[in-house]
Amino acid sequence: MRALGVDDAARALSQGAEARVFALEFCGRDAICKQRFAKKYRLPALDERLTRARLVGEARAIVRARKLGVRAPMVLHVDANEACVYMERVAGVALKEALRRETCTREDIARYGREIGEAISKLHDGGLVHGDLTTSNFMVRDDDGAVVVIDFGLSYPSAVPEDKGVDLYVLERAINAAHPSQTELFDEIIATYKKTSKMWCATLNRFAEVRARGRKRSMVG
Ligand SMILES: Nc1ncnc2c1ncn2[C@@H]1O[C@H](COP(=O)(O)OP(=O)(O)OP(=O)(O)O)[C@@H](O)[C@H]1O
Repeated sequence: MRALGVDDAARALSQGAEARVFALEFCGRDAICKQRFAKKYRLPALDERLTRARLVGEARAIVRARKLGVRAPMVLHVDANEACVYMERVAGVALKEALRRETCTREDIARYGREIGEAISKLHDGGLVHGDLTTSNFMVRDDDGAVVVIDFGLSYPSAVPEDKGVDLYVLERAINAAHPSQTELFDEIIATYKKTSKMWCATLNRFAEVRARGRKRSMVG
């Protein structure tokens, strides 16, 4: 079954471990469809339940993030039968790519850092953990250069400082691995988080602990 208004000329954008993403038109607007696939090793009934829970969970997280004032794509439609979520298509590039461009200036990096720090602080203060913060999961919009948060597939509600600390730690690791010469990006994210989050103290204390545990683990091997 196909949802009403879906253009047949869908173009594949990405294929991950859990889902594939198509660019298409949905009710006359530029959209994407993120479709989760069945996991053959799971019992079909269990697989269907889990897939549906993830699908609905992702759509809910995006709606919640937008209500918190975070720039994220608008959800257009959820088709539980096809395990698809349709959302507004962001015209832009992944932050990962924007940071690698020769035209990327220190001012750009500082602005990305401020926008990301503010977005994460809004999510965390609103009780939402993103769960997969990497430079592939932020997009830089073509028209105004604004940073948009995508991929809420691993997001979950939490008010626990440890969960928020881990969220930040995952991002720090991702930035250090993919952009080792642009560490000022994460410094700016943390400085902004500290300025804007009401609960910065508990989260950043936890973040420091998570980071120390991570260091110890990597020294031990
Ligand atoms: N709203 C959107 N607008 C434009 N492109 C998008 C949008 N959502 C996703 N994409 C594109 O599809 C890619 C994969 O999307 P997403 O990260 O949500 O799926 P995923 O299967 O979880 O990916 P991965 O397994 O790589 O984490 C993104 O990196 C981006 O290029």
